[in-house]
Amino acid sequence: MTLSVDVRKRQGAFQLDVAFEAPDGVTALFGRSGSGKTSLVNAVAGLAAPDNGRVAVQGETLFDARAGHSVPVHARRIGYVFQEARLFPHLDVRRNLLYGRRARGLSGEGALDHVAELLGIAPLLARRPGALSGGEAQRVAIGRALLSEPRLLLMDEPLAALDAPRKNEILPYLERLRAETGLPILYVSHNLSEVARLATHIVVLEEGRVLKSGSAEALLSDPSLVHVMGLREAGAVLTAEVAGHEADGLTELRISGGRLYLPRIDAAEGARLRVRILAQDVIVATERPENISALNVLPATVRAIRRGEGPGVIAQLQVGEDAILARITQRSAETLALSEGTACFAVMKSVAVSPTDVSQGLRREA
Ligand SMILES: Nc1ncnc2c1ncn2[C@@H]1O[C@H](COP(=O)(O)OP(=O)(O)OP(=O)(O)O)[C@@H](O)[C@H]1O
Repeated sequence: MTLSVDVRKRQGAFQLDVAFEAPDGVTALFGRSGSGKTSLVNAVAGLAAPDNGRVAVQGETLFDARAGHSVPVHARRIGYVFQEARLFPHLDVRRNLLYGRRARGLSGEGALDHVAELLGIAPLLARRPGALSGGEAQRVAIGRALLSEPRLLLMDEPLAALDAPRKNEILPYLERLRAETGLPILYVSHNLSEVARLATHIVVLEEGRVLKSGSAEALLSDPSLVHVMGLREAGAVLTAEVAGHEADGLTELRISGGRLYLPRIDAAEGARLRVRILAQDVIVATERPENISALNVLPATVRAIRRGEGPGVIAQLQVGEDAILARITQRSAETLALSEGTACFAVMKSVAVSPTDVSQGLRREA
């Protein structure tokens, strides 16, 4: 495993007790405010020493309490991106980018050109941070972290300070980063749409402990986590391939359980995507509906039904090899006699999926 974390630390009344293993790619740390995300990131970075445990990245032990071993912060080769860009105001973008590199004694304009291109910041190199938008500044901060050639990138709510358009401007660059560099990233966020877009692996924290850890596909379609994800935000992701673009503005996707028609997605035929389908946008029918405006009607099987406290239930549906969630009323579940194994159809409007719910640049193994 790329990332192996097992740490315990007491902070006042709060006890952090977290263990998980994560593969290559983006590992999202997801949890409510105060669940211990930042404390965990600080322990990995070496900014706060755990009372106990072990941290290893790509086979190298950075911290081992029992062995009395702790690699100092500056020697951990970890890049850190915070909520605010924290650029040096008196240095232009080029010198900000090279700062971490110089500190590590690395040279090379070639690397700078590559990172500037990757993050779309080449036209900004001569500017001072004061002349950058929030989104541009954050891309520079990511570039600066990358240029220090870290073996792990820690990103603590890197988009939280940005408005929605600025967030949407950066997300494609983070997708490129995930696809092109293969650098392991520990990504803290309490924004589920961001997590669904970027994460290959998710660790859900609750009160300082790991509630669950697993692949993004498995966790986002787990009905037992809906209370943490939030009812309105809960939704699974489907892996898809672009089958073609149609003249009326729709894109046809192949998924393991059939075809999906969505508003045009700007991706080449054959491209692999991940599409987030919110639980509240899925209708369940026990017969194939006819004469209905929704374009997506997929054969499915009920895998689980989970009751909440209110009038709703969450149904987990198997669609081909994937699982999706449907949020319906208990009354509907009873009327349709839904239970584990019931054959049904998952019905979804095309327009329910917005472009920001589509993740691009997936690696084959992701
Ligand atoms: N130095 C400290 N001393 C005592 N308690 C602390 C200290 N640092 C953090 N805590 C407590 O530890 C808990 C976890 O905090 P942490 O910042 O890790 O949570 P978080 O999940 O990152 O929250 P947020 O999303 O709000 O940033 C909180 O209850 C916090 O009050």
